[in-house]
Amino acid sequence: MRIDRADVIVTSPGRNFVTLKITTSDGVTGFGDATLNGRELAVASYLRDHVAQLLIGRDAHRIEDTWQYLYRGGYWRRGPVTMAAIAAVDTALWDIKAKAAGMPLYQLLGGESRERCQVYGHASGRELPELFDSIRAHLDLGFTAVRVQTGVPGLPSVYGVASSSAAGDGGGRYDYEPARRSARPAEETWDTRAYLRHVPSVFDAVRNEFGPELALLHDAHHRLTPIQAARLGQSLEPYDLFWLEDVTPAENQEALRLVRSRTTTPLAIGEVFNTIWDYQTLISEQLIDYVRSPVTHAGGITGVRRIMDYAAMYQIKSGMHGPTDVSPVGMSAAVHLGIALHNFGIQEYMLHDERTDEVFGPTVEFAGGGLRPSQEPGLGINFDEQLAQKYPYEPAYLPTNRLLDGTVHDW
Ligand SMILES: O=NC(=O)[C@@H](O)[C@H](O)[C@H](O)CO
Ligand SMILES: [Co+2]
Repeated sequence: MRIDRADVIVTSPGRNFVTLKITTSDGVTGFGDATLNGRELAVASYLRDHVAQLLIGRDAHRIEDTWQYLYRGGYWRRGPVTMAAIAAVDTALWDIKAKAAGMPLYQLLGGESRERCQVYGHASGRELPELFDSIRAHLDLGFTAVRVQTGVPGLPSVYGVASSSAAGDGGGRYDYEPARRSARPAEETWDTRAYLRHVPSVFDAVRNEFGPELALLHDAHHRLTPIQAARLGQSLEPYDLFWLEDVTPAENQEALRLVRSRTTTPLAIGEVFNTIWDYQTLISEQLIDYVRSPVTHAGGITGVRRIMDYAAMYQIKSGMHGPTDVSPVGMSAAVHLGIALHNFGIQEYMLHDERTDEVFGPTVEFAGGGLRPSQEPGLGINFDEQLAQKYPYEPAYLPTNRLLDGTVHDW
């Protein structure tokens, strides 16, 4: 089965997505998600201008060889653009192989290891009443785990909190779209001390209101120093979090040693990481409990499965990133892999814009607090290319962040 075509489709139904469509000589097509929020066109060009022609004529069944050919043949190793491009090719080839075999992709990955993949939703609120409403709305939708993000006194806007501006034209939706359509990134302000003073009281109130069972997650979004992260982890221990995410930038993986030695709050890291090497110390020294990389950003099914098999040796589980900027193609791939992995942990699940679902088709089934993959052969993608053309790309950026004194800070 030869690869005849590799088409890159950039569409923006609710937000920008980059999708790779591979067509074989047998007429079988496969889809891959190549969306990199705020840098989408870089991946589109990497695929369209440098990779597509290398795929033509290759045997579509040679997934591992193609992965290694693109990874080692690219010479310049690793990084979000390269690994998102490789992920899209890998995912599309897995889609093709499963379609050719006439079975849902997860059957090729070892079959189901559980009924469904438990998910967590994004509950948020500038103040407690709004936050409680958002948590209740997620419970009504059937979520059994929620990420809790809240405003910080004195700060006009904070990451993860839906507000009329941040939520795009949805306005106050339960899930907010972090990338805003604009010619330049929005600038936000940050005050770590105000945040550290405030967050424990929010979780105290949430536990008092919703009880001890509900799985609560929180994302510190790379903003703390290791000692501040250790303090936050300790201060949240009474509230028994499912995980505390991205507590501190982890390019220097050793930075997590200090945090890990001072708190038992479980740690999740890695949505901005894209290869197994980004996790080598984090995993081998058990500095984390959950691996956040999704199929879309870490070299596809092949790349993430390799990371998760390594993580399994250290009893570390998956916690794949699943925001609105992972497309329904990427979400479908994550759930096909997630339902097969023995060391699956939890899956992030933001609700996509309804225009997104119209273009990509429903690719996962949400019920009982979890997701099941499509039972169609392959990934189960019904991509409407005509409708996709109705939504041209629009420049959109993730915000940038500055401390009160104007110093640039992690957003
Ligand atoms: O845990 N989820 C997150 O941190 C996301 O909201 C990320 O900021 C965006 O997906 C980046 O594009
Ligand atoms: Co995050």
